[in-house]
Amino acid sequence: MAVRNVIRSIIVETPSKPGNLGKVTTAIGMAGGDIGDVTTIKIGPLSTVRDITVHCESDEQLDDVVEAIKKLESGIFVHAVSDDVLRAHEGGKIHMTSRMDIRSLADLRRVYTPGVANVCRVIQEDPEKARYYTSIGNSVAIITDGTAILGLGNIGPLAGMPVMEGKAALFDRFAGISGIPILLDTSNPDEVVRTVKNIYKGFGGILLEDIGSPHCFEIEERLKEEIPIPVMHDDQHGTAVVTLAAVISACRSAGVTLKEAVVGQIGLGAAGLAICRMFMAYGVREMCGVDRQPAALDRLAGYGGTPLDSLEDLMSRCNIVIATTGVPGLIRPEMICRGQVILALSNPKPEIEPEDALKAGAAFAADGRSVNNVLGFPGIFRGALNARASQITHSMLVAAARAISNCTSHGEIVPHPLDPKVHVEVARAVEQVASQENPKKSKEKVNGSPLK
Ligand SMILES: NC(=O)c1ccc[n+]([C@@H]2O[C@H](COP(=O)([O-])OP(=O)(O)OC[C@H]3O[C@@H](n4cnc5c(N)ncnc54)[C@H](O)[C@@H]3O)[C@@H](O)[C@H]2O)c1
Ligand SMILES: O=C(O)C[C@H](O)C(=O)O
Ligand SMILES: [Mg+2]
Repeated sequence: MAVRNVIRSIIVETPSKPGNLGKVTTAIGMAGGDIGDVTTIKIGPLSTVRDITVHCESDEQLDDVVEAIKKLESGIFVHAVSDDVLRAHEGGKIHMTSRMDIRSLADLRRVYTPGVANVCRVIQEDPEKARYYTSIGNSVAIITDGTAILGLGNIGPLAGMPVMEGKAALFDRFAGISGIPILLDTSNPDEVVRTVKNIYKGFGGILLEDIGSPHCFEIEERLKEEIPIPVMHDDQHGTAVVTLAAVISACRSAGVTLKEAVVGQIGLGAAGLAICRMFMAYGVREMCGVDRQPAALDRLAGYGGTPLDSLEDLMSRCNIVIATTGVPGLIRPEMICRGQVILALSNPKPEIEPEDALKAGAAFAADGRSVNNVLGFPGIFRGALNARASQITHSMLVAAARAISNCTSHGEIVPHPLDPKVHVEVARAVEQVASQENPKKSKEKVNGSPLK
């Protein structure tokens, strides 16, 4: 099915006579547009104004749709074409709210001073109590320097804010976690590490997001060593978890043994190198990779992978191909070998559209909208916070990948992200491994944590 990423609201005025809406919808359909919601804004004696949501494959197709409506004439006008997604972002996507009702003076004194002073003293005497008497244990900082926003590249932290707000919205929706975006105006590892070390006490965990490579590697490694709460760079490990889950499911359906397959990774940046490391740790014997940067190839070799000279070589040698380059259309259909598994994971546009890969002979194909780290990070942090883990370990990540794969229906490569079961199962699996790795903390939690 064609991808319809261009979604617009078209405000159309028609004469208030039967048959005019039909003319408009026919014109839209004939020009290739797909109609979503239709809302009547105004019905007058002479004319009616409607807001029609139209999904198109491209800006050119949208232009054709608008032209087709305009050409109808006889009292039919297009008043405006507006972008629903932009409109939905007006005022931002998140908002901090109070969990307490404040209606009386007694409420006020309980929520704030003087009542709150005693709570401060309790925490001063025993800092561990902050876990129970504040939101810290349920809050995760979402930190970016804006250097690798989706596949848009280094567009800066401010322009990356809609992605960070999106992650916060997903944390809330899928795991009941408060995600708090933090935009860093530096990419220098020393400064990033110092800044995060100075603010981590207000959070139960740190999610690093869309920080480019190679500086993301040093930042994450140092933070993991230097602060006592879970730190995870989602583009690395969240992506690796979901990719492993997708490949486990694809291999199960295709009757292929993953450990014996030859896996190729195109793009060895944050996501790509972590995927390679995850697959090699899982037992894949031959992990090949290409990147346009020699230093990235050296890093793969350093971890025991096989750098290759060309994309063509990789495409012809590998049973399973994963791409995270940020370059739309990099994989051409003629490069696909019959029976390959193709995961073209770049957002917002993949290296090859799944339907083109399937047409060219791939056995399974998916893009970064379905194989997306949204399936992993909410549950991974929920599980880690519940267990009061101080780190997110490799075993916790493998447990998350297995949980995602176990929630996948037959014939699918990953579960639907709106299936609440997947997030609950990931959290459960991660919490279980974390509790086994650190039983003392888990026991304390059972004795009184109010965390979800
Ligand atoms: N689906 C998901 O859940 C998911 C998660 C994370 C990242 N991604 C996507 O992966 C892409 C990369 O993200 P990242 O954080 O790893 O960025 P990054 O900048 O760290 O890595 C990109 C790598 O691709 C390499 N590259 C670029 N063009 C290439 C080409 N023509 N041939 C070979 N290598 C090339 C770069 O040298 C770099 O090493 C983005 O588009 C992002 O949206 C998807
Ligand atoms: O957030 C996403 O949709 C995926 C990923 O983190 C990305 O950078 O593309
Ligand atoms: Mg990202």
